[in-house]
Amino acid sequence: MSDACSTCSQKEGCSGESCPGMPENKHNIRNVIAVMSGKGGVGKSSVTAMLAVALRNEGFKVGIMDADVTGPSIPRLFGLHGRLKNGEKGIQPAKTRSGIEVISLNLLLPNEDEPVIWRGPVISGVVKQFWTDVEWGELDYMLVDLPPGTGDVPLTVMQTLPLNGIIVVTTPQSLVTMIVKKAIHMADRMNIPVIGLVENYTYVHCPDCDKRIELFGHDNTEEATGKMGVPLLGQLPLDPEFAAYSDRGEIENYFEEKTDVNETVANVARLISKKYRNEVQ
Ligand SMILES: Nc1ncnc2c1ncn2[C@@H]1O[C@H](COP(=O)(O)OP(=O)(O)OP(=O)(O)O)[C@@H](O)[C@H]1O
Repeated sequence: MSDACSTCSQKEGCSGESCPGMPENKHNIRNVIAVMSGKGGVGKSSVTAMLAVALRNEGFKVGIMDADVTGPSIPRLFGLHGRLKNGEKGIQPAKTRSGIEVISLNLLLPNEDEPVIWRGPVISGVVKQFWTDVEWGELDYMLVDLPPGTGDVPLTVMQTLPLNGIIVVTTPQSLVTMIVKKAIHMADRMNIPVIGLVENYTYVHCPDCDKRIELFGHDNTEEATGKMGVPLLGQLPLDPEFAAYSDRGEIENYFEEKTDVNETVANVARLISKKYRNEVQ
């Protein structure tokens, strides 16, 4: 029995391969990838949303499950508002301008400014329902935006969703700390492959001389990721333009520009699609 089973209420009779605690995969979703971070504010939701746009731009059918239930920011990035409707088989996800399917608690609440003051088990129940009670369309990729850290919801997602892999988002100064290692160890313990690491806020371009300024000192990321045995998928600069587009809910339009951020994210998307190409139809 793996660590993934240790807190499962239905572990009796589990063969490890067909777990009775795992909701039935009634959806036609080929790859489920969770995006996690050791701590908050590193740009995890932004990376999730940008990866979704980049995969969509590659021609894939993409969905995002916003599992960051108490701090949902995915709808804001895409300018999505209003309440979701019920279809014949469940809740119908919202669709972004380019056709990315999105489910988020913010699209189910009567007032999106209302805080969600729920205990862990209730929140975990909501995340399970985001899988079981949503009428997801046929998807090549579902990206799951996890809340920061290694708490209840990441555990629920790792135990109940058929995850193919995990991407860890970090900043340079937190890379060498134990916080990132905790996230990677959690995925390992749950037997879920870590696809790689995306580093955010690695540098800024000086607007006057265009020099690359490393915000957090010398870049030793490659060395640190090498020691951890996790591939470094990409390093993103801090781009004030990105923040402006995302504040306006126009993250898809940001990809019409040519920037270091979106070119790096597009490259990460290509690495992912190459990794899973045998499973993509
Ligand atoms: N590379 C970047 N350049 C400029 N701004 C960025 C970049 N990445 C993220 N941001 C901005 O930083 C803020 C935090 O990003 P985001 O919400 O994605 O972080 P998070 O890790 O998901 O946070 P939380 O832990 O609260 O869920 C947002 O306002 C976002 O627009």
